[in-house]
Amino acid sequence: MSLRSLFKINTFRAGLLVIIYLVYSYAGTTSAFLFRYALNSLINKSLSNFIYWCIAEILIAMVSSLLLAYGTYLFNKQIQQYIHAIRDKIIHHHYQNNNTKVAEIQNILNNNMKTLADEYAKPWLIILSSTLMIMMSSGLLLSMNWTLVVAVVITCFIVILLPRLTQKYTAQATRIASQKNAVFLKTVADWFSGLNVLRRYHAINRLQNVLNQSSGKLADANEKKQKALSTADGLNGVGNSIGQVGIILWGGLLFFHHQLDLGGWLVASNFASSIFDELWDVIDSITQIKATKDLRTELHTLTQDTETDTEEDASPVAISVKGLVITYEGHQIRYPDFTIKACDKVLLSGDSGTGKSTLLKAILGKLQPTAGSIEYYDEKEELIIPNYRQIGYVAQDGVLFPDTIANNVTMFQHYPESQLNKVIDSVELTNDLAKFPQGVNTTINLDNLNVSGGQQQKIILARAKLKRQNLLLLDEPTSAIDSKTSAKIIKSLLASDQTIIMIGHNLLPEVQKLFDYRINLSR
Ligand SMILES: Nc1ncnc2c1ncn2[C@@H]1O[C@H](COP(=O)(O)OP(=O)(O)OP(=O)(O)O)[C@@H](O)[C@H]1O
Repeated sequence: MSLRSLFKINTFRAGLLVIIYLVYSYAGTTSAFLFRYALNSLINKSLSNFIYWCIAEILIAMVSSLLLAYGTYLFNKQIQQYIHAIRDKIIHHHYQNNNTKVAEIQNILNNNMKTLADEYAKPWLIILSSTLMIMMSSGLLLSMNWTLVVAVVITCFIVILLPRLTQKYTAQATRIASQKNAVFLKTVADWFSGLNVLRRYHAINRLQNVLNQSSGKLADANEKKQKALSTADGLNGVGNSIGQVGIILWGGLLFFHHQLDLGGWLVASNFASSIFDELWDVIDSITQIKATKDLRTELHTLTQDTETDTEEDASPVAISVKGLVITYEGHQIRYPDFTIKACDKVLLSGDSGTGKSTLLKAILGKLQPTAGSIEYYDEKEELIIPNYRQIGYVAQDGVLFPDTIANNVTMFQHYPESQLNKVIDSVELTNDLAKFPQGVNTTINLDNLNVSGGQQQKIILARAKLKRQNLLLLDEPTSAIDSKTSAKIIKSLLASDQTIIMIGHNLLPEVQKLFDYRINLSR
């Protein structure tokens, strides 16, 4: 997150931008400078000269305006390309690291990107354009009377020192506002995902209370951020006013000592005024850029390359659990010791809350043991450090994507049609698909779900079967499917040579018998 990376995203465009802004500021200041000659022509009652200078001024001002419009357009293009590249890296980062909440990702990709564009990238453009304007205006002031430049420099120091008093305060307020915004978005995501349930139980009051509280804190943080920025603005404004009046006074003194004509005095006052306005903009932009420091550091971490996929090896086929303890906020779950060998088909049972799902999550590396260990072995029965992504997993609440049923099964990989149909058949989905006009090419509508709970489970099971990983963990994979169909699906699942650990409730006795053995958890 640096000016250099913003520049480097398209070096040619960035170079062109600098040239455009150089010409724009030169044209802008020259146009303003010509006012001196127009005014002096007026004082000397020379109409033709007056019209000549006015036309010259207008033409140059028009060129300057057109250049500004084009420059702004180009700069926005540069920012969008820059933001796009950062978003891409952040998405990659979150793809590699699965421990971030959706609301946090939303906040980073949306709100934080907007902050980066508005409060980091755009201020750099203001700094470029204002610095050029200050340099051009100072040059023209120098051509009139060097003491004017000295007076401007002295007052500039006052203007520069004042904002330093508020920098830390604004940086902290901006960071807190961003954190509160993340909390607010998470609250909205958490509570609105269960909106239908809240409606069913008439829990509007609870929803309102929670959102009001979070929204109140966000409003408070935004108010404090605005207060900090306004205080900084106010201090900058005080310095600016001192500067402007000082130059008018100094120019007037030069006029009375016949060192400046009337046109020169007016133009000098205007230049001084514009120098202070531009300087104010520069300082304001620097304050904004510095206030985004924490955000940029955070984004910098997120855009660094992280672990890469190591799909090739480390695929476990067997596990051994010893002295395993998992702790949730002081609540401990102790597991018996057991070993699951390659190709074993294991039914994991036990009362509700005994830790079945927790065990699968621990095997998947999503939860770290407080004590004990889970050891993983490969096909050669050698101890390995597993690649957790090589373990197949069907969760209780499997995820579907707003794409076709076929793509939800293949997960966007290419498989022969016959293989896809076979797997669809093995999870008893063929008859369900016959009811959809577009069959396997039906797009799943997540907003208004067009597949039943049982069909969802079948699609997710087909996905796991097609991927065919050596070790497959299934968390009540057929809970929404009738017991007869469920029996057929489980029978087909267990016919593979994979190692399978399946959590199951209320399975028919003949289905239970299909497993090699059962691990029963108790409290
Ligand atoms: N994220 C969590 N934070 C705190 N406690 C949790 C968390 N997840 C589970 N627990 C607790 O751990 C215990 C085991 O939960 P787990 O979901 O593993 O049980 P289970 O045997 O799979 O239950 P069920 O058959 O009802 O699905 C429960 O008491 C549960 O409340």
